[in-house]
Order: sequence, then structure tokens, then C-alpha cells
Amino acid sequence: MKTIIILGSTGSIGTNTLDIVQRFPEEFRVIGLTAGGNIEKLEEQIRQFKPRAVAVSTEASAIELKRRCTGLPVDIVYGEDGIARVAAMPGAELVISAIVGAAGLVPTLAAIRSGKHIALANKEPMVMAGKLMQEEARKHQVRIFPVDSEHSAIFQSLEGHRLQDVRRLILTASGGALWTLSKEELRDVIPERALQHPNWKMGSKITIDSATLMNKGLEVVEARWLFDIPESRIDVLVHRESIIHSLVEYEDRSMIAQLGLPDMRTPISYAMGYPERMPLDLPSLDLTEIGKLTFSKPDHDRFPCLRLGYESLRIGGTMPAAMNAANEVAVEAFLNGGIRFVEIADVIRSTMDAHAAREIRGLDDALETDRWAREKADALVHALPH
Ligand SMILES: NC(=O)C1=CN([C@@H]2O[C@H](COP(=O)(O)OP(=O)(O)OC[C@H]3O[C@@H](n4cnc5c(N)ncnc54)[C@H](OP(=O)(O)O)[C@@H]3O)[C@@H](O)[C@H]2O)C=CC1
Ligand SMILES: CC(=O)[C@@H](O)[C@H](O)COP(=O)(O)O
Ligand SMILES: [Mn+2]
Repeated sequence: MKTIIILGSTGSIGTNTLDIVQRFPEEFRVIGLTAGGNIEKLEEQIRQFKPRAVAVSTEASAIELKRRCTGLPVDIVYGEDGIARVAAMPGAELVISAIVGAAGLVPTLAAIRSGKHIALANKEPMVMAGKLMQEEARKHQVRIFPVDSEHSAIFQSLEGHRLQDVRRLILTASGGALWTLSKEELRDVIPERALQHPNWKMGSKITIDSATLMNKGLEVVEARWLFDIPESRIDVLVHRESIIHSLVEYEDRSMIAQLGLPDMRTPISYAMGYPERMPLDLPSLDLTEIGKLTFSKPDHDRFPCLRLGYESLRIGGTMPAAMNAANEVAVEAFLNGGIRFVEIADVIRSTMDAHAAREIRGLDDALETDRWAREKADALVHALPH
């Protein structure tokens, strides 16, 4: 029996994780959950999974949740500090890190520093402070298991092989909701259209990232730190069907890939059960039904965000954290109707141009950069003519 804590339990990854727990009640016990503001869903989860402690973002949410959960044996705390305390609470072996965005950095680091293994879906902390996270993981003898489907595929394709034999990592990209649109058509895209991912049902932020290809830019940075490989040896291949989840090329030119239907429960369960594979009762991939798989090169002209990911790594230090924060601000502005789809890349580009990158020596450098870049990106958003 593995005891687990789920950060971001009310989201897409969080609920898929709880689906695994429900399927394997003898294997996993949930002792802590955290959410943002969806207290209705969190209340349901408390009643079903009986965690010892939960945390929510605000005091108001905590007060309402306490009222709803009167008589239930659960500690309810709130705020960044409360979420970090639940992430680090004693008695858990594994923390599923599934908050969206930079808000996951402090709690994920708190979990690492308290000696818990991490199943990492929340890629933004790895983008902001990958070197620091890996140093802390080594110091506390913690393993970080990838949940992100591409990184899970690479992790699986590396099993049993030597890192020194790897030639390059190849991340696949679906191309997102807008891959077939021309540059002119991209100008007029509304959020509802950009949110229609062809293969995956995910939270809104990552779905927009997928449509701009920033998701792949973030994933290149994530892969650099997860697998300790320079960005010059990480490639991206557009594969619309999301069946091949990523590949590793070895020095002898063999390529090893992981395939499967697009269902996050497979990579989540692999990270949760590692090294065991959970017998998931899900439909099998039938390649005869799929018929053909297609591949093409990324289009950097229509989707410039992928290049920004590479560039942030080449500059290094705090630049990926600045890029990440600008992206979060720009995506939110787009979702709220404040900027056009094509302006997301402009806001990130201009924020990066204005940022003087420095080395990340500790958490404060990442957090300070995050604050600075949010302010800068916000000012850029408001300066756009709308
Ligand atoms: N969805 C997917 O299939 C995949 C997701 N990922 C990554 O996993 C992470 C989660 O994605 P996804 O599940 O889609 O996102 P969702 O938007 O569906 O869920 C986000 C979760 O984070 C919580 N949350 C949001 N903001 C805060 C905050 N400021 N403080 C505390 N909690 C907060 C939300 O709480 P509430 O809803 O209660 O407000 C919710 O539980 C992202 O980093 C994403 O890139 C990676 C691969 C695949
Ligand atoms: C499921 C998952 O891992 C997402 O990050 C997914 O990869 C998004 O797909 P694309 O970014 O390739 O559209
Ligand atoms: Mn992914």
C-alpha cells in the first residue's frame, strides 16, 4: 500500500489520478489533497477518499469547506503556506504534483524537501527551476517520475538502456487545435476554438499552450532537466494522432518509442506504481483501426513559441522562468478576451527581450523572476490596442 498526496486533485490530472486510486484501493491510500477554489469537487473527494488533511487557495474557500465538512475527520488549511504544508505532511511516500502553473513550484519543492518521491505532471516548476529541483531531489534522495505523456514515454523508452548511448530525444507534438489554420486565420481565433484539442481532454491553460506550441517549448525545457540532456539533443516531431507519445534515438540509430491511445491514466499509473505496471482495464490500441500515423516538422513561422522554449534554455538561468510567467499571463489574457491568439507569442517574446537573465542560486531567484515577468507581461498586455 502506497500512501499518496495529490496537489491539484480537482483538475484533469488530479481526477484521473483519483480514478486510478479508485480502481486499486488495495494499492493506494490518499492522505492529503489540495485544490484551488473548486470546493464542491473537493468535498466529494473528501467524502470518498477520506484524506487526513486538505488545503485550498483562500481563507473564504476554507471556511465554506469546513462548513460543508462539519463532523468529518479532516484538517482544512489554506493559502500557499497551507498547500505547502499538506505537500510536506508526514506519512506519504509519493506526491502527485498536478497544480497548474507556477503555483505548483513551492509545494512541489516542499514535498521534495520532506523526502517524498514525486509524480510530476506540473511541468512549469521544472521549467522555472529545473536545476534546483533536481539538486534538491538528489540531496533528499527523492525520485521524480514523469507524468507528462511525452516524458513518461521517454522514461519508458530509456528503461534498461544506458544514458551514454542516447543520441537524441524526440518529443512528439499533436500540433494542437489550430494546426491546420493559416497565419491570417490564426489572428481571428477565439478561445472556444483554441480549446478544442484534437486528442486530449485537459485543463484550459495547457490546451491553449498546446495550440500555441508553447506546451512543446515548455516540454523541451522539462526534458532537459528530467533527463539531464542538452537542448541541442532534443527534437520535436509533429504527429497529429498522439499515438506515439515520444521516442529515444540511440547511437546505433535504433529508435525506441512508447505507443498507446491518448489516455493520461496510463502515464499517471506508471508513475504511481513504478516499477509495477497497473493492470488498467482500458481499451487497447488497435493499430489496424488507426491505419496510418503521420509525421511532419514543426512550423516555427505560424507557431513561434516552440523556438522560445529552446531559446530560453540557450540563454539559461532565470530566462525559462521569465518565459513561463509571461506565458501564464498571456494565456490568461487570451482566455479572458484581452488579447488575440497571435499576441500570446508577442507578449512572451517582448518579456524575454526585456529580461536580464541571471543564474538561479535558490528558490527566491525563480520566484522573483516570476513576479518581475508577470508585471512586465501584464503591462505589455495592457499596452496592446484593444
Ligand atoms: N491535463 C493533462 O492531461 C496534462 C496536464 N499536464 C500538466 O499538469 C498540470 C495540471 O494540468 P491540468 O490537470 O490539465 O489542469 P487543471 O486546470 O485541470 O487543474 C489544475 C489544478 O490546479 C489547481 N490550482 C489552480 N491554480 C491553483 C493555485 N493558484 N493554487 C493551488 N491550486 C491551484 C486547480 O484547483 P481548482 O480547480 O480547485 O481551482 C486544479 O486542481 C499542468 O501543469 C499541466 O501542464 C501535463 C500533461 C497532461
Ligand atoms: C497529454 C500531454 O502530455 C499533453 O502535454 C499533450 O502532450 C498535449 O499535446 P500537444 O502539446 O502535443 O498538443
Ligand atoms: Mn505533454
